[in-house]
Amino acid sequence: MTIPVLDLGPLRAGTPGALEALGAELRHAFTEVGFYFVRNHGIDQALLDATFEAAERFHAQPLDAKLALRINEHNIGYMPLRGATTRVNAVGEVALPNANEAVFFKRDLPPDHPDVRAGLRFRGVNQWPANLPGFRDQVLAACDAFEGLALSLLPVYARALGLAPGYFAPFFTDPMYTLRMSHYPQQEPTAPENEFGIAPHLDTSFMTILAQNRIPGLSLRLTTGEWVDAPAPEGALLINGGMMLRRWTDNRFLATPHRVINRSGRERYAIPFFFDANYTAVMAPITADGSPARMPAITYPEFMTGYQRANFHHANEEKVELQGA
Ligand SMILES: O=C(O)CCC(=O)C(=O)O
Ligand SMILES: [Fe+2]
Repeated sequence: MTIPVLDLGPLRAGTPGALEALGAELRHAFTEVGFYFVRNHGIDQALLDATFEAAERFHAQPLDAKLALRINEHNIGYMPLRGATTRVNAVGEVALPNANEAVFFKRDLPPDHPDVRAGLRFRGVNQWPANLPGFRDQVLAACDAFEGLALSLLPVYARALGLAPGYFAPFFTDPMYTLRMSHYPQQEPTAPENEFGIAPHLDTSFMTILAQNRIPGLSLRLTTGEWVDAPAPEGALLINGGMMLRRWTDNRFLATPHRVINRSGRERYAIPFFFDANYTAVMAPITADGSPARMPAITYPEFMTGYQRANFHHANEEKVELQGA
């Protein structure tokens, strides 16, 4: 198995035919693998390096400073090491609490934003560390860069589904996103088999863009059931789709289970960016032939709050933890 590599250079240069070619490649990626790399994506390596450095600085703080930012109902803030268990994970095994700590940021809304004032869930203000100069600016710069890349890919997603290039644009005028900075300490060689850096799961997102550092550990489960390690090629970003993409495409595009095990003997950091449509966007599954969908239309907050309940109650549904949000 090779994870497809999409070269965005021609698209960015406006080369005729580039969008069509990439659309076909993306369609293949999402019907066969569920993950793809992008290269020539336009995000500066220096910006990624500085963002990793910021993630290391964040996690190097004393625990008290991090716990002051404890994750809240908006899924913003700090989640301690082993603070989340994937109760019943995507492959039906019961795992130990995840061996990572993470901090989550969303679009940096001002306190007087109408959605913040209205107390809308997932529309809270960010929780920033008090004593890390430059940290906030670095996170905001990374969010802007990832958001720009994600938006630039929407026409490719549309063409991959046989839709007009501008199809998705109205759904993404003020998109939801979450930047996660994860720290995976070394797992002991003696740690039990069912301890993971992050247990097998599906992302909830429409699109996840993953900047990895050079420490391996991520693997994905192919449709054959086989787990394969994801390489971390220099300069490439890894992109996958989550449950929102799968649902919106009427199950035509894959949401592929993945997991992290860090037995590298080194500290591992990862910075996934979870990207979704506008808070109010109504996403009706897009069927192949335009026929009515089997699943109802849904919004981001309905999906994020509803599926956990559904998973809790219905034993036969796919069970996954809230990831990234
Ligand atoms: O650390 C990684 O490489 C992937 C992390 C991940 O799958 C997630 O945070 O959802
Ligand atoms: Fe994930």
